[in-house]
Amino acid sequence: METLTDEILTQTIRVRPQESHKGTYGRVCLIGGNDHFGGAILMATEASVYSGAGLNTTLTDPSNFVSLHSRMPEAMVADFTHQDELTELVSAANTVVVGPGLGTTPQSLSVLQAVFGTVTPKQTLIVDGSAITLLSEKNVKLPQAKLVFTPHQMEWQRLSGIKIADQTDEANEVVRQQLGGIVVLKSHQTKIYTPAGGFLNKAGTPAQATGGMGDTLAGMIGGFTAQFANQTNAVLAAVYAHSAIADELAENQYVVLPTQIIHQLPRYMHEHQS
Ligand SMILES: NC(=O)C1=CN([C@@H]2O[C@H](COP(=O)(O)OP(=O)(O)OC[C@H]3O[C@@H](n4cnc5c(N)ncnc54)[C@H](OP(=O)(O)O)[C@@H]3O)[C@@H](O)[C@H]2O)[C@@H](O)CC1
Ligand SMILES: Nc1ncnc2c1ncn2[C@@H]1O[C@H](COP(=O)(O)OP(=O)(O)O)[C@@H](O)[C@H]1O
Ligand SMILES: [Mg+2]
Repeated sequence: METLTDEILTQTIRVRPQESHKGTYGRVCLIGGNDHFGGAILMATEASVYSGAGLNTTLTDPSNFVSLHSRMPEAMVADFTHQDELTELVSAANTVVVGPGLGTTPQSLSVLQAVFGTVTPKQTLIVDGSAITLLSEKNVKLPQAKLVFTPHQMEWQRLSGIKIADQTDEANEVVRQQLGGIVVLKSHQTKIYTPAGGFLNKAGTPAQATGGMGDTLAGMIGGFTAQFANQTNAVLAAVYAHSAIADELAENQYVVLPTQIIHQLPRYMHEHQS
């Protein structure tokens, strides 16, 4: 298993060409945030916007519209229960992020089914949080897409059937192959299983152990995969940057908040472009 270093950043984060516009930098559609977990989709959206994705649209519960708009006027919003709008907005995206704060109610399930029923093989689909739990527990068919799963260890236990204590690289890789795509198995040392092999992220700090940290990572992976052509490198660079920024902040802080990492992204990406 290869250990990630900051080389993955310069291999991935490109100096922006002069001749470009917002469409050059990808369209991300994020789906999640029920009436209880609005913060999760707010953080995911903010992370995608601050990663530099050209256009960001969030499909969520209407109770989150005002808070989302007031924090991030850059993002567009729509009601995730409006099937026609969902189909149109998901179809228009390069990258789709589903799950942060989606919940596991019957409504959450029907939103997930609508998203899975719309995504096409050309799109990158990041499956996070509640979407992983729903996928594990309900009869939902995964779509053909460039799949990226971002479970923490318990979500991976639910999805893979492998108990946390038994989550070895060999066992995890077998299930990754069955699922297809990339698995970002989050823990204090996140491992990324890809068709090109496994990667270990030694960056990161217990100062990150706070709610919303994974929602933020899902949004960053959305923003990176929408902009940077090599999808595996985009995922690896997002995982590394998320932890490395936290390490920087933790030099002077007891706890690092997800939104603090987000706000460092434009500066950090500027320093690591090539
Ligand atoms: N502000 C918001 O709106 C927020 C909304 N959120 C949204 O909530 C939804 C549910 O997501 P969730 O992760 O909170 O709950 P769940 O899937 O039940 O997992 C927790 C269980 O797993 C266990 N566990 C074992 N190993 C673990 C590990 N390495 N990392 C983490 N957990 C580990 C853990 O063990 P314990 O803590 O009991 O020791 C516990 O039993 C999801 O949509 C998410 O996006 C959150 O992001 C918070 C902020
Ligand atoms: N002790 C730790 N050291 C390093 N990273 C951590 C630690 N605890 C949590 N993290 C990171 O924080 C994130 C937590 O993700 P997740 O559990 O999905 O959070 P949430 O769903 O609350 O947003 C992951 O990226 C994980 O690697
Ligand atoms: Mg999570």
